[in-house]
Amino acid sequence: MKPLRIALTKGRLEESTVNLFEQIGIDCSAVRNKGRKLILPVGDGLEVVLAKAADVITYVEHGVCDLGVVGKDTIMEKGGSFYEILDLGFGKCRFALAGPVGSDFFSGYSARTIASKYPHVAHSYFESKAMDIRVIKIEGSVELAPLLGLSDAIVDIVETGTTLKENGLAVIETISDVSARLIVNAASMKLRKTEIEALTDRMERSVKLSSVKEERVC
Ligand SMILES: Nc1ncnc2c1ncn2[C@@H]1O[C@H](COP(=O)(O)OP(=O)(O)OP(=O)(O)O)[C@@H](O)[C@H]1O
Ligand SMILES: O=P(O)(O)OC[C@H]1O[C@H](OP(=O)(O)OP(=O)(O)O)[C@H](O)[C@@H]1O
Repeated sequence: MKPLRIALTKGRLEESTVNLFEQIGIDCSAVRNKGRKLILPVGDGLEVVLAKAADVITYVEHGVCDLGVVGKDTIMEKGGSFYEILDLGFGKCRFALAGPVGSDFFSGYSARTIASKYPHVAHSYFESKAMDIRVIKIEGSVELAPLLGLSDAIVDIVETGTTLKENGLAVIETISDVSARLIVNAASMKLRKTEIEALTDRMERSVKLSSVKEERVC
């Protein structure tokens, strides 16, 4: 039987995903000592693929990976055809509209300009408010755009709020919560149902346990 292949988002979500796998008893030493390797066999008949967030969705959609771990932000921006089956409870942050401290974004009638790494999310948010806006796509350090006078505000991820604060910006409105999600290819969900359910049940139990521990600490 070929291994179940799971695409993990490299970077911020990687450590927490590997921790979750280890909590459910999967040997991830190959990932821990990966060097520059991108496809890594781990325990329990699983194979890990390390990819950029948007590519995780592409690989799962096309069925070359059975499962994927990706942020809700990427899912909201890119969309696609797959099952989103579990909120993994880590990679927590939020989407927010933010602008210069003291600016009154919603006053006046002129069309506003928004800078964002997430143009689709920005468009949908303002569409729901029936507001006419122009969105300029920025690839990173989006906070620069209003500081440089390119936009009135930004739609971006906020975690601790430090980047906004240190650049004289503040949240105007929270758009939605974001966290890491487990996604599954539609055909794999049918063809490898038993294996996928066995794995996701273990992951779900571990996620629930972690959230109980988190509540106790709080
Ligand atoms: N403070 C944060 N900033 C950005 N993403 C965060 C943050 N906290 C959690 N995340 C989650 O981590 C995921 C991966 O973020 P990461 O910055 O590693 O990759 P990325 O957004 O593709 O950036 P890059 O293009 O720099 O690799 C995001 O898609 C999001 O779901
Ligand atoms: O609220 P905070 O804890 O400060 O985190 C939010 C910042 O982190 C992310 O940027 P990232 O570090 O991924 O760099 P990027 O802007 O180049 O994408 C995000 O785009 C914000 O800039």
